[in-house]
Amino acid sequence: MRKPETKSFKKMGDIDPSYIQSTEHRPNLSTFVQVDEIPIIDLSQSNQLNLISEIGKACEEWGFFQVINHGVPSDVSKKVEIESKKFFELSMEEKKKVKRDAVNAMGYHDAEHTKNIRDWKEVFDYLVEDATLVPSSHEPNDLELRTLYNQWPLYPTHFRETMEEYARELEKLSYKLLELVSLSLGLPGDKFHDCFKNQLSTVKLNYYPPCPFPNLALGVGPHKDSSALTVLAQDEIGGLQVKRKSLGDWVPVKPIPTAFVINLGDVFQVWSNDKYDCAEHRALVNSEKERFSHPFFLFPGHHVMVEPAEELVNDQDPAKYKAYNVGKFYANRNRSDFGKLEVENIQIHHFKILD
Ligand SMILES: O=C(O)CCC(=O)C(=O)O
Ligand SMILES: [Fe+2]
Repeated sequence: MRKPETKSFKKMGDIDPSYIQSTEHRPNLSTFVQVDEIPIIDLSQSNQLNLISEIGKACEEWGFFQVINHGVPSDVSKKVEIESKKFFELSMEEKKKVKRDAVNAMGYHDAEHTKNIRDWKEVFDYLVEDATLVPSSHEPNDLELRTLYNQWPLYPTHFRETMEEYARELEKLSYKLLELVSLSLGLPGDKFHDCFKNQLSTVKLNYYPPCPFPNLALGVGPHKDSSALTVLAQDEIGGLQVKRKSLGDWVPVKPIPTAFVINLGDVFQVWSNDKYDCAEHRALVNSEKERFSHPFFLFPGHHVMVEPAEELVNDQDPAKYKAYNVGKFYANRNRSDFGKLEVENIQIHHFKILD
C-alpha cells in the first residue's frame, strides 16, 4: 500500500528505487533562473483574427500556452478541487475498490510509470464518454474491440456528478481550441470534427503527495501527451515544466488561478506535419506540499488513422509521418503504465518517415 510505504521511506531516509530518475532526468533544484513565460491568451477577445494568430504563434514557439476568460465556470473547477482532494484522502482500502488494472484502465492507480520509471503520484482516470470502444490488444493483426467503462467510487458522495460536469465543460473548451488551432494552421475550423465520434478522451485527476526526495523522483517524468490536445487545471503549488524547443531548457508553467494550461499532443504534431510540436513536459514534486492537477486529454476515436493533413502536404513539404491508428497507439501505451517493459514504449517518432 502506497501511503504507509511513503512514510516509512521518509523515516529510513530511503527511496524505492523504482522512483529514481536517471541522472540526466533529475531536476536541478539548486539553480533559479529567471526565464520567459509561456504565452497567456485571452479567449474572450473580440478580434478573432488576432486570437487565431496568437494561438498559432504560441503553438509554433512553445506548443504550450495558458488561457484565461475561457468560459468554464470557476465553481465547476473549484468543486473538482474539493472532490478530488476528498477522494485521495480516503483510506487505501476504499480507493482500491475502484482500482485500475491492465484490462480496465479507468479508476484509481498508484503506480503509474512514465518511460519505465515510476511516477510519485496517485491518479484517478475516467472516460469523457462512458462505455468507449478500444482495441482488445496492441497486436496489429488483432481486430477485436472491447468496451472500456468508468469505475465510480461510492465516496465522496458528489464525486461522480462533479467529475461528469467537469468533463462536459472541458470538452466544450477543447472543441473550441481544436477549432482555433485548426484555423491557425490555415485549415477549416471543423476539419477534424468527425475524428471525435466515439472519442477516447479522458480526464485524469493527479495527486502528488509530498516527496522527501524531490531531487531524485518526479511527479511525472518527461513525456509528450499522445492526445490531440490537453487542457489542464493546476493548483497554486507549481511544478509543471515545459522543455523549450529552441534552447532545450526546462521552463516552469506559472500557476495562474482559474487559467487552464493548454498543450498540443502527438496527434496535432502529426496532423500539422511538424509545423507544430508536441512539447515535452514533466512535473516536479515538492518536499513539503501536496499538489493536484486535473488534465483533460482530447483523443480521437479508436478507428481514426492519424496522418498529416493533405492541405499541408505537397512536393516541397512531403508527409513526415506514416498514418497510425489511435486505438492501437492507446493499447500500446496502456501496457507500459503498469510496470517496466523490456523495450521502449511506443512513441510518435516510431512513425516518422526518415528523410
Ligand atoms: O501535473 C501536471 O502539471 C502535469 C501532468 C501531466 O503532464 C499529465 O498528466 O500528462
Ligand atoms: Fe502530460
